[in-house]
Amino acid sequence: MSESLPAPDGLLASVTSPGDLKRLSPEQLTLLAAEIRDFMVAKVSRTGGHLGPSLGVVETTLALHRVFDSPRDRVLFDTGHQAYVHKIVTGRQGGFDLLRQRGGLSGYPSRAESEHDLIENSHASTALSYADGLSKAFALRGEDRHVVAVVGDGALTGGMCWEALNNIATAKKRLVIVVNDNGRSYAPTIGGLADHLSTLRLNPGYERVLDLVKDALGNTPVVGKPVYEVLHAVKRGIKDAVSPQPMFEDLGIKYLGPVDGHDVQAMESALRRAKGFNAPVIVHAVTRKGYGYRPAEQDEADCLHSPGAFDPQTGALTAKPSVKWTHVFSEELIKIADERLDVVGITAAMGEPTGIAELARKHPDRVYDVGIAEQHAATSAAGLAMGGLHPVVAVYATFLNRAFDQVLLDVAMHELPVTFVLDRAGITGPDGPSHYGIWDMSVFGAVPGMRIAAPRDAATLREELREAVAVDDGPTIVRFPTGSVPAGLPAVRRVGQVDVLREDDRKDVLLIAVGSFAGLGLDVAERLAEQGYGVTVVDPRWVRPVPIELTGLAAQHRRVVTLEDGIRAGGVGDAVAAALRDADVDVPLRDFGIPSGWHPHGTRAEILTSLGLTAQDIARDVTGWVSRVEADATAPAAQV
Ligand SMILES: Cc1ncc(C[n+]2csc(CCOP(=O)(O)OP(=O)(O)O)c2C)c(N)n1
Ligand SMILES: CC(=O)[C@@H](O)[C@H](O)COP(=O)(O)O
Ligand SMILES: [Mg+2]
Repeated sequence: MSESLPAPDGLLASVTSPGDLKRLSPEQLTLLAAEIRDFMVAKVSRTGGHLGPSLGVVETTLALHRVFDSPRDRVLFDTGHQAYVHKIVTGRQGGFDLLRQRGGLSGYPSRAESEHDLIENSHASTALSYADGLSKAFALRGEDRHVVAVVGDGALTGGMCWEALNNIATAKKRLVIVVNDNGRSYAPTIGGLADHLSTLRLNPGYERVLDLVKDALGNTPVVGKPVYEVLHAVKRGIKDAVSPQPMFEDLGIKYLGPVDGHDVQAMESALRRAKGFNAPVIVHAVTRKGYGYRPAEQDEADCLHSPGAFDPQTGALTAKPSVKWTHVFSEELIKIADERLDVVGITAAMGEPTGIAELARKHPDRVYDVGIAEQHAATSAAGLAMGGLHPVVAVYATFLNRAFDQVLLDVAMHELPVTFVLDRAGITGPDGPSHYGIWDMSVFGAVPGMRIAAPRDAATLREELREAVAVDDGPTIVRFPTGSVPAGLPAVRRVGQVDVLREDDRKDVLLIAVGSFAGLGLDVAERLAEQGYGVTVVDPRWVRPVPIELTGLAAQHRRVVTLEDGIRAGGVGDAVAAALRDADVDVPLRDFGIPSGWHPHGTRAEILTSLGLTAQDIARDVTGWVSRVEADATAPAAQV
């Protein structure tokens, strides 16, 4: 980190658009890079965010915006978590005080924020597919525009990237792919591709050697064909001699590199050459995650990939430690694995954030990191189950969306015992709409044979995780939200598998509170009780299939209310309503949940409040609903 924060009138203040970069000298660019790093450390230390990834692409991003003309040329960022520098040089420095906060700057590219932004999806491995399509569109429309896609080595472990590369090679459209190779996802990137990249990384760029030879031969009088053939033979020989054949070239995609991704001039030179190719070309940028800020460089876990607020001097997190849902899961999984040798763990490049890394430390031969490859994770888990094991696949809820077909057909249709543990289920907050884990109970609730558990506290998480890995004839899901686990919510009794958390003999309302919304349900019940309603609150624990006991309990009450931290469409509320219809239980039902939609970033509490999912709002809506239902019940039948 440079000695001091940039002077208010430093270079950084003078950069309000990419055009401002083009007039800077190499010395000024070096100073600007340092100012950008100081700026990001200062801002992100207060807001939290993707510091490590963005520190690693400062020079690369500066070079990109000096060589290409955004937004005429389109610069795409895979995952988008490394786009802070892009935002800083495209006029958004002022927004960083509210980074990832409600009403403030998104942590990812945002079309609403800037004409320079395009991909808003924070899911990895999509940029090359976008780029394939965009480059074809520009070509077909005859538009003289470049497409540049920045993709990390981690994202390259995602299958979509290889589907895209396969097409890009065939399409042969003008397209520059910058592989931002820092050797890491969170942890060091796994797999054969990572090994290939490190082989390339560790060898002198044959391009550089080739240039030397060309220079040496350069003064040879041009005598046409013979010189060409000599040069071509030399080039082939150099490729074979000084560096392994980049597999990309075998695919038909030109490869330039490795290039020092922290050398603006070197990156510019490579990008200008790449820009001149009228065909797909990969620029292999070798970078360091967290570069230029020692606490990030030295953070062995994940190079300050996505820290909360921290002390800028030391990098130490400032949040008070608390027991997270993830910790409870991780501890219980290790206990289970100690008892059950058939239990194995799978992570999609997120061992630490999902807690699977703890299991790996204790049982390294029973944990598989498959890279950012959730589809493969699901079907590989099916294979593990076919082989007599019980895999536990731990992913963030939002990321399992892309593996729906694999869960449906490769796992469930084969009735295989695979447990998917979905962390960050429900509204998460700072990462915004593409990270909200709100789809799983609806989408995977439709999977035949799928059983879904939604624990309400640590005790039920432990219990339901054990129940899930005890299932041997089909898939299970255990889903829980981000953040700290709440205080225990004991049941007063259990009806079948349904926990009764509160009951009232008047039986005015049966309130079915799903998982992390159990506490909210109890608060709503208290508010309704103050208005004279007798409310029973139950936690179904297993929400799909709908527990049969719920229909019996509903039949004993005048009304039913459901609360869930997931979308209403096809959610638990809909499923309970269908179960009541099937059981001929004619009781009015009102379901509360997340409306389908793209809800903005903010804190989890802010987003839930904005959706009316507070005890006060729900109680008010329930009383209004009850009045309407009763009025309808006494009104004469409408004349049709
Ligand atoms: C489909 C999907 N799975 C998991 C993640 C979580 N995630 C965010 S960034 C990241 C690592 C990305 O590594 P890389 O592409 O190398 O970028 P770097 O952070 O190194 O710049 C992961 C796994 C995600 N965003 N998308
Ligand atoms: C970009 C990405 O997908 C992850 O880095 C994610 O932002 C992490 O989320 P948590 O901070 O909830 O672990
Ligand atoms: Mg990486």
